[in-house]
Amino acid sequence: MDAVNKVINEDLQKERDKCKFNVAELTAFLDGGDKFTQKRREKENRVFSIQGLRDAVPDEYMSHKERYENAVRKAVIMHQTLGTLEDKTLTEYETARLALRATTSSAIFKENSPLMLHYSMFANVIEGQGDEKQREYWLKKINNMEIIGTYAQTELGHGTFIRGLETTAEYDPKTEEFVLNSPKLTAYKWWPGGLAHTANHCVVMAHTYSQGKSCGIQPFMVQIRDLETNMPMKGVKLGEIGAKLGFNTVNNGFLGFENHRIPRDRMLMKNSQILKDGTFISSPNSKLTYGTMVYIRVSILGTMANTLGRAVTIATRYAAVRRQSQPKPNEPEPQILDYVTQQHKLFIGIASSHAYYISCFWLWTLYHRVTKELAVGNMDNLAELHALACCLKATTSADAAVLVERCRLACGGHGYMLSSNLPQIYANVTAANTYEGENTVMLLQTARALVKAGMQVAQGQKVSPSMAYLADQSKMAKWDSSVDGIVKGFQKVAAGKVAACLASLQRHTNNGQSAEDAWNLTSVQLVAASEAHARVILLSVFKSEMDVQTLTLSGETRTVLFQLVQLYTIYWALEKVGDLLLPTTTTTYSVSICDTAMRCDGWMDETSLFEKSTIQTSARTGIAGLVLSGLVYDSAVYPELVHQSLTSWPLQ
Ligand SMILES: CCCCCCCCCC/C=C\CCCCCCCCCC(=O)SCCNC(=O)CCNC(=O)[C@H](O)C(C)(C)COP(=O)(O)OP(=O)(O)OC[C@H]1O[C@@H](n2cnc3c(N)ncnc32)[C@H](O)[C@@H]1OP(=O)(O)O
Ligand SMILES: Cc1cc2nc3c(=O)[nH]c(=O)nc-3n(C[C@H](O)[C@H](O)[C@H](O)COP(=O)(O)OP(=O)(O)OC[C@H]3O[C@@H](n4cnc5c(N)ncnc54)[C@H](O)[C@@H]3O)c2cc1C
Repeated sequence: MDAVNKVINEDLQKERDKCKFNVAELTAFLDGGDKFTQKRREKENRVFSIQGLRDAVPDEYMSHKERYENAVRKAVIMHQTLGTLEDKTLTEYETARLALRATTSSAIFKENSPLMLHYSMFANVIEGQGDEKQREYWLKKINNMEIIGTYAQTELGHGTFIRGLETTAEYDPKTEEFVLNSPKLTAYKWWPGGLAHTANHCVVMAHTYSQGKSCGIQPFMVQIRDLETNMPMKGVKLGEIGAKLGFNTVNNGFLGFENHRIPRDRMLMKNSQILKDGTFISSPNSKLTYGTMVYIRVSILGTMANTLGRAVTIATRYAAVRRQSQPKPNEPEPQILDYVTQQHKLFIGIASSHAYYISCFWLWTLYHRVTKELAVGNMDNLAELHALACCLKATTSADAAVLVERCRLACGGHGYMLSSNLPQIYANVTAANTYEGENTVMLLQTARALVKAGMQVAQGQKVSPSMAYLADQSKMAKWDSSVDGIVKGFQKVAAGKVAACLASLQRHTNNGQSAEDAWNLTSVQLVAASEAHARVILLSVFKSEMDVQTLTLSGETRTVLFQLVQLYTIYWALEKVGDLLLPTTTTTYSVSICDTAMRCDGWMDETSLFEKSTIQTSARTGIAGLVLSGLVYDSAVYPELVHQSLTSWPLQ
């Protein structure tokens, strides 16, 4: 095996030799500095050198039980190994960035670790929701693996709608205990990772009652299994939910309660409290209980960057070594990478992966700033953080799923083989469209904030920084094909869509619909407005962060990074060319398209992207469309990227 690994395919080597920039420099840039690349490699080398972490038989040939047991075995080794490599000198940001960039877990578990929820949500919910005493007590046990936990929120009856959760926690002041119950089957917790056989504790989100009154949804630390026998505790019912598209080693389970009693101090009391006598002290903001979800939504951007990066690395390498067809007689079959259609499939994956990393680091910084503000009672920026995390989680996970599937298809029949790992990677990314807030629902959350901002703008009020562009009433005199120009175009598109939503909501309420029905009738547009806003953020953050962060890099590395920015921007301009050209279409078009429910009234007159003269010209000649599609082919971005990108990926 080792001998085989040492022989590098000639075509692959040839591509690598053409690289025009310093791969180590780009790698360090993504890791956050040389020091961190070194630390990451140390971690990866250590883990990958452990024989016990290699599967003797490929996962797919094992039974469900064998797969799970194999995953538990590896999770234990991983924990022991990584524990010894922990660096206490790193800041929280550095530790998180290192955790994100290291590829160890994804390399060892094709379908993820049964401890995934322990490390992610369980630890974070104690950090974010526990009071000082609770954090001190539980975090030590969590970090030492004295207890293994998960996060139990979703129920069979309700996933999205948290306020609809049916698990109850009723406070009994006589014994100073909470009594947990699952009144019906739909109240059973359903999905938590590791719950089926692995976890012995979990944080349960339950509808809480004290003194006969509802105290809303609160988090509780609950021991669900005996630490010696691993059998369920009295009044606790547990099991596995069954086979899934992916995540089969995550051990997702169900959980029900029958008069299960826990001490009062098991309610996580950082934000809300129930005193001994049953007095309820409400959180300053009920949404603070949802903080862990915001944290994970931010992390998902980074997870998508990593996961898509792996898929596009596999597919680009394959495209370098695969030869197919004979366009020119008497010449060898070309590498499929030389087909422009193949480049079109793959390079946007490389650009997107970088865009997601950069956006994740940016959002992470905002998350930390807001967390610090919350700690001193300042809630001013919570709504903006939530709106950004929702639409960016949804848009990056949706795009990543499309792009990973494209990578799989780009490998022809071999991409259909499980040995390519592309089907498993797809199963992992598509899951992120659903977990941690189903994507449509997340986009509608951001739409709430956009509609509010749109109304504030109409009243001349100030809005949050990420939505400030909604207030810019200026028109673009002509199409500007620079990255900044395209970003501006996207801002106009998003502003137009928000304005159209407002007009539609208004029209429906004027017609006598309730606010809720007007919202539902407008929801297709609301989702589109929210996605457009996410595009504005992704495009503008990728560009502006690169402007600042690459200043110290060499010219060659900057060049290739800016080619990625350019490619990402142009790709999305072409994908959304209809939106960008919408104001250039004639009134007849708008009427025929819009006569059904809404779709763009208010948009043509109020938020035209171009000045009227430009609109007429382009509508008559279609020049705007041509200019847009010309960008890609004229810019020579593609040929440049072909060979450079092959060696740019730091995992090689
Ligand atoms: C340096 C970079 C480092 C990056 C980190 C690296 C770390 C690496 C480690 C890797 C770690 C993790 C990898 C990923 C692992 C993932 C594994 C996870 C597996 C999956 C787990 C789960 O799925 S758990 C269950 C998740 N469930 C959900 O998400 C449910 C979704 N539903 C909801 O959130 C809510 O029900 C709702 C938002 C949809 C609606 O809530 P509600 O009905 O109560 O609210 P309203 O609609 O009425 O709105 C009321 C107002 O509140 C606002 N709101 C809502 N939510 C929030 C929030 N979270 N924060 C702030 N504000 C919120 C809402 O907008 C309304 O506002 P107004 O309009 O102003 O009234
Ligand atoms: C792999 C995986 C791992 C998971 N791990 C965990 C875990 O560890 N812990 C945990 O607690 N949960 C976990 N979950 C559950 C996950 O969080 C939920 O599946 C998710 O929140 C969606 O809820 P749901 O399944 O009830 O879907 P639903 O909310 O029923 O969604 C179904 C459809 O209805 C639509 N819909 C729902 N509400 C609205 C609305 N208001 N407006 C418009 N459309 C709407 C959605 O867009 C979607 O198309 C996991 C899920 C998966 C897939």
